[in-house]
Amino acid sequence: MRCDQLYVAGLGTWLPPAEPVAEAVARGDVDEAAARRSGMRSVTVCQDDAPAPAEMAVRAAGLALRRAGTDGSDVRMLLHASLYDQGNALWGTASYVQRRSVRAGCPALEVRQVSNGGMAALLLASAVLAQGGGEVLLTTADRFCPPGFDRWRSDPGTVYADGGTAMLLSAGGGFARVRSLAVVSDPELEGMHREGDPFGEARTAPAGVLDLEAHKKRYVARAGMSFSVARVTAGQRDAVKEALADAGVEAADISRWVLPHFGRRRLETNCLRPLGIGADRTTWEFSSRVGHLGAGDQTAGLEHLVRSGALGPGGLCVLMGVGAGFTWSCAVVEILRVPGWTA
Ligand SMILES: CCC(=O)NCCNC(=O)CCNC(=O)[C@H](O)C(C)(C)COP(=O)(O)O
Repeated sequence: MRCDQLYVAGLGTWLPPAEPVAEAVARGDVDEAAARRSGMRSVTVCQDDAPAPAEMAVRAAGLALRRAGTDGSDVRMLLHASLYDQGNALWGTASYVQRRSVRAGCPALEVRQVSNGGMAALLLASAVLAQGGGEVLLTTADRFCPPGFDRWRSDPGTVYADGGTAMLLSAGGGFARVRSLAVVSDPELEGMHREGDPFGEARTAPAGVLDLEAHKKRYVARAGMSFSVARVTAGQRDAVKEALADAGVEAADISRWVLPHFGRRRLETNCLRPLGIGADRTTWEFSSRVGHLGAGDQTAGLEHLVRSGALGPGGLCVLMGVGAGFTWSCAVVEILRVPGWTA
């Protein structure tokens, strides 16, 4: 869909220290060959004294609000997206972020659409802002920690990173404008991240370490790899095609592509080759130093591009997301001015 009056007014991230991949290899977290295949140089990993995910979102939100020059009192809705444990159970995580970041009594909701959660929140925010202006604050946060998750082995091909992000959207103006947003889904693929792990009782403790590779293998053994690849390729292609058309631009007009923080092989097969672009046109140089921030790749990647000066006024970038299910999203964002907080 074409977006009118949808502006990015503030961006913020809170990332723990980036740990060099060599240290993960030395510790035995990943073998040398797999580390090399991933192309990753470092991964942001919470140390023992790190804040809980919800607190990481609070810190990212505070930065986004400060950069936007607001205390958040005009925020009409807060949307918090995550994938994994937020640090407590049966708890108003979004309300925690709201209490600790904005001074508004607005609805505070959680969004779960696996790794597309940040873009799903953008979709919801666009609908809210189209109905009456104001601001919507989007936050994401995750800490992919043991015992239930292995950041290197739970989903080989993607190295999971810890961190929080925040994006303040406004109907009144901002340094960038979202010109279009497309979200496409294909539920035929939902079994890919589930099969092999039957529905069970509510788990208080994780049933071993999550093994998405085993789930994927069982699904593909039944559905077929060519079927799976064809459907994954088609969904992403449709999202990109719709977003570019609704923005009235071509792929050649896009100066930077904010892609999901895959490892290098997945990035090549799922994004670079299908899109016909080189890694230099993407956020790979950044994402290879961070890792997959769950629902936050797109906000973190956009902040990186703006801070680094890679995008100037008039520059167009695309934010792409994909979530198990699958759901694919694509947004075309135009930089209107360089915000004062850039490097
Ligand atoms: C679970 C976190 C999440 O939502 N991730 C997004 C969905 N996963 C992906 O897009 C990763 C890439 N996977 C795929 O495209 C499909 O699984 C394929 C195409 C069947 C196999 O890809 P591969 O595992 O070989 O990289």
